[in-house]
Amino acid sequence: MSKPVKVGICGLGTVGSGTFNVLTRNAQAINARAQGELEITVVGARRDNPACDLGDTRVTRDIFEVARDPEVDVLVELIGGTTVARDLVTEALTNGKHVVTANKALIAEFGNELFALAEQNNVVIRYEAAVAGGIPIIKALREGLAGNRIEWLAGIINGTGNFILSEMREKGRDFADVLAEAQALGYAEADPTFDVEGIDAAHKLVILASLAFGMPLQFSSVYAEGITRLTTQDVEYAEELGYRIKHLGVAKQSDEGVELRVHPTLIPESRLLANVNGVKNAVLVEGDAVGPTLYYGAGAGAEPTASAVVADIVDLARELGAGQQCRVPALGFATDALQDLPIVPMERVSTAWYLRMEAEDKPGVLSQIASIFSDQGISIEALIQKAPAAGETRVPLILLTNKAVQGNVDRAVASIEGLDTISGEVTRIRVEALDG
Ligand SMILES: NC(=O)c1ccc[n+]([C@@H]2O[C@H](COP(=O)([O-])OP(=O)(O)OC[C@H]3O[C@@H](n4cnc5c(N)ncnc54)[C@H](O)[C@@H]3O)[C@@H](O)[C@H]2O)c1
Ligand SMILES: N[C@@H](CCO)C(=O)O
Ligand code: NA
Repeated sequence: MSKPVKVGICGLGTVGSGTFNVLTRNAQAINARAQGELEITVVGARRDNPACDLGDTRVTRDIFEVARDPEVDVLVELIGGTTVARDLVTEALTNGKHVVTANKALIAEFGNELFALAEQNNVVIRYEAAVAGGIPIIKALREGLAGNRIEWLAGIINGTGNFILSEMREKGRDFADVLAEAQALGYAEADPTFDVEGIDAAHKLVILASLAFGMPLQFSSVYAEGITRLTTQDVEYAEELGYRIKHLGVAKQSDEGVELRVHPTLIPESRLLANVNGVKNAVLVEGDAVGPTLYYGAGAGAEPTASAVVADIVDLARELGAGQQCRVPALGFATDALQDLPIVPMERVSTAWYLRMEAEDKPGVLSQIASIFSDQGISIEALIQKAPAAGETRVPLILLTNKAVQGNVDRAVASIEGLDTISGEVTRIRVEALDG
């Protein structure tokens, strides 16, 4: 038996306590898989957490002590954020410790520098829990799909947002009320605007794109739109047209470059992704050799996330036990093979569109709108015109377009909003068929 691999856990919140509990409860199977003993040598926490019983585990209130502890082989960063966490991880790497983290903000924004620092110090950073919680999507992209050119991927990668959308659709619940429940369940980020404004999904998408296409992390290039402006009305109209609205992250590679975008999306209701509900996440990956593959599971929560954290620790323990390190590069591609691929500007991105507007209920309006679309080369796929409410002269008009580049849709919408027969702004949501 090799000597125990010594683990220091920093942060004892939702994921920290979940990780402690899973490592302790499943120690026997975990050690058998790791081919050696995993020992929790120290826990760095501001305070105890009633969700876990630390027993006689050593505890320090200063997490930097863990990064300096000569006993510790692997530092597990579960405090979150990009300030103290960045300093902590930097210190751990500099001191020759491997790092496991669930922190997507840290990886998306500072991964390039941290991976380089890890390489210089001959240690590794593992971050499976950072994307789609317990789903082993990073391992799938980095290892299982290594034979493919990845064409595109699309995923529901924020559990809180999907939980909110599902509860609103299925139970007609109020947005703020469901968000509060997601926070109580430990799904949400410390700042929940990260969840509902698409920032958390953007952090995850940029990580997935780098793994898929072999490029350095480019967080500032992601287009991110959240779910806060979605209305139950749009959810219902989408259903009438045979679609569900999901918050998707999409990364696509074409001759023009890479599309990186996070936004609410209409998906045909027959697609598997349209039926992923609650805190579940799912990522659809299209490889040129394998075709489509789909990964599904819990995207947030204490133990689902801990499942991924522990898998990374086991992976590291196996490598340490075998006397090797850095078996798999941080982004799956050799560092010197990473390429700065161009990002396709949003006005060049082509999708189909759902558009809703309030129109005067009088002859000629539809033909005005049709001619604006035709001027921009956009064809209309479906149209619903609702009856006016009692005493109303305006009617909701809902259109589905065929695929069109966003620049043309922007121009068409601006012209439509300029018509005196249309009141207010046109609501616009992208549509993805997800069929290749
Ligand atoms: N909650 C989830 O479902 C989930 C899923 C995947 C990834 N993550 C990520 O995991 C990380 C942790 O998330 P969480 O939900 O467990 O958050 P949390 O707020 O429940 O836990 C963070 C803990 O770190 C502690 N902490 C913060 N700064 C500290 C410091 N300087 N010294 C000591 N302790 C400190 C806090 O007191 C808290 O107990 C984040 O990066 C988050 O994005 C969370
Ligand atoms: N807040 C995140 C946690 C998992 O990364 C979510 O809801 O998906
Ligand atoms: Na994961």
